[in-house]
Amino acid sequence: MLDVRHLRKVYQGRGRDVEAVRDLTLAVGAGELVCVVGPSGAGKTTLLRCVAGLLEGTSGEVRLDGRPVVGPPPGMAVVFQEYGRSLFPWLTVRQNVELPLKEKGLGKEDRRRLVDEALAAVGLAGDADAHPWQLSGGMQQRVAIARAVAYEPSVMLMDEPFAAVDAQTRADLEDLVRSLWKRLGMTVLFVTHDIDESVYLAERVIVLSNSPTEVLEEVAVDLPATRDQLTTRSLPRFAELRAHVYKLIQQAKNGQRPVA
Ligand SMILES: Nc1ncnc2c1ncn2[C@@H]1O[C@H](COP(=O)(O)OP(=O)(O)OP(=O)(O)O)[C@@H](O)[C@H]1O
Repeated sequence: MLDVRHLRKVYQGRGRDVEAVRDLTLAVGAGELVCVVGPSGAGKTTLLRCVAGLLEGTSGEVRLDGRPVVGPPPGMAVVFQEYGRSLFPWLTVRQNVELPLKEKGLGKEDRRRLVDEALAAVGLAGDADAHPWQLSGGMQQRVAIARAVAYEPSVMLMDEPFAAVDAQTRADLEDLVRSLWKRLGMTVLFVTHDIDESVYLAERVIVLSNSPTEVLEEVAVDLPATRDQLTTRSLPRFAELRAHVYKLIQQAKNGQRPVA
């Protein structure tokens, strides 16, 4: 579904070039939920922006469904951390969620149905007529997720989407993402700096080296498909996987590179 091959990204600044991503190759299968973790500044956001077609790689390629990504591809939705800035304050919740559907050219009936379904799925059915600034941070982030889901994307990219919400809301939103992923069969690429979150959410965790970035290791998460915050996080296997990813991140921070 999603293929990143030998992606390299060098930011060119005045008198200073930053090689953010050196040689990144990874693949995400259709309907897979994959988390990307790595040390701060490892190039996670850069990777996601290249995949989203918002940033051009210096070399290498990104393919979606076999086609090179050269701009924001149709069928892809992105949820960023800065939800406050991604919602239009002068539009209601319903209008915010509906906007991409209008751009998609959907008729009024379909738009209403999709918006209602998405808002119900994120538990905001009663808040359709509120404005984003009347909602809490966690609720605003759910609006951003509803907007992405209503679009019925085949691929959803999420860049540290829960970094700014409290722990309880974060747990609820993690469960929401897994249930929507299962129900809609989307392919999800989820960037996080939270090791526990990556193990709890993913079927596979991709650990990046520090910058200039390469894939340090891919960890298969062999936890039961049905997960819940209490049971799953208390499993001995969860603790093992968490410890393993933690160790990898420590190695990455210490400059360890993948074995050639
Ligand atoms: N527009 C830019 N111009 C120059 N350098 C940049 C730019 N954006 C990012 N970088 C550099 O590229 C590297 C990777 O940044 P990026 O934001 O992709 O990392 P990240 O893994 O998402 O970081 P974090 O976990 O802290 O959010 C960093 O060294 C950063 O300073």
